[in-house]
Amino acid sequence: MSREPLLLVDKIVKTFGGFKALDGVSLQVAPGEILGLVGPNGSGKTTLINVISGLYHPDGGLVQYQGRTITNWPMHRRARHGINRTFQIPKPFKTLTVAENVELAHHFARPGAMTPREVLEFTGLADAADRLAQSLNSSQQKLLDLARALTTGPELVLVDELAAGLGPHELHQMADSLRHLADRAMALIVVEHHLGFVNQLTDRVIVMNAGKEIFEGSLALAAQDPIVSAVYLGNDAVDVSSVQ
Ligand SMILES: Nc1ncnc2c1ncn2[C@@H]1O[C@H](COP(=O)(O)OP(=O)(O)OP(=O)(O)O)[C@@H](O)[C@H]1O
Repeated sequence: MSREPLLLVDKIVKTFGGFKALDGVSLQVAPGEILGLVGPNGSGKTTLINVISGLYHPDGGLVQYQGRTITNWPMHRRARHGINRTFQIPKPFKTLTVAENVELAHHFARPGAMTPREVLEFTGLADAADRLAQSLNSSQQKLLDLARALTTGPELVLVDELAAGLGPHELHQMADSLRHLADRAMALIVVEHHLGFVNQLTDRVIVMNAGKEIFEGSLALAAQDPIVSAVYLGNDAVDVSSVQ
């Protein structure tokens, strides 16, 4: 990587009891770069996001951000320094409106952050601003989660499975929007099962399996890789040629 990394993850190990969910994972992300993190169920993608965001502390390895070691920093300190995330299962304040949820998150905004109004427009939730969060469907709740993350003004956003439930047109729009964020120097790590969506976003993916990185490169090359194919055997998810 020619650019100075924004994030460096080195040989991360995370165990639950005797089980190694992450077994020596390393990666780097540059400012404004989109990295796709893919792999079968249980391969460790969300656990890695949890380690990078500070929800989990690893049992081994190092996390560096902007050149500083943050391995054991709590989540809120990372957020103050520009790392934010979405969750696979969002937990908005259900009895507040969409706008109120975003405004609350905006209290923690860094200088230059997008305003609540801007992120609501950006995520397509402006028309739902006055609805209670509990009335949103699951993909709208994911968009609200993204809006809340974006309004804090992050430099690195960890996006955990945003595509589920979005239609083809919405997916296309979302991919466009996320690429715009990257154009504005925001880096993204996108955990995703929807490989067509990943393919629209970036040509750099890491494929994980059983807590390890098994491939790094483009999805097109991943689809030709015998180890990746074996992992996805019987699953047409690696057929990126058919996705738009
Ligand atoms: N808090 C936890 N306690 C015990 N085991 C856990 C915990 N979190 C994750 N694991 C286990 O670690 C492994 C990796 O899980 P993880 O959720 O990171 O996988 P994933 O690749 O994100 O899967 P998916 O695509 O299904 O979300 C799984 O076997 C999971 O059961």
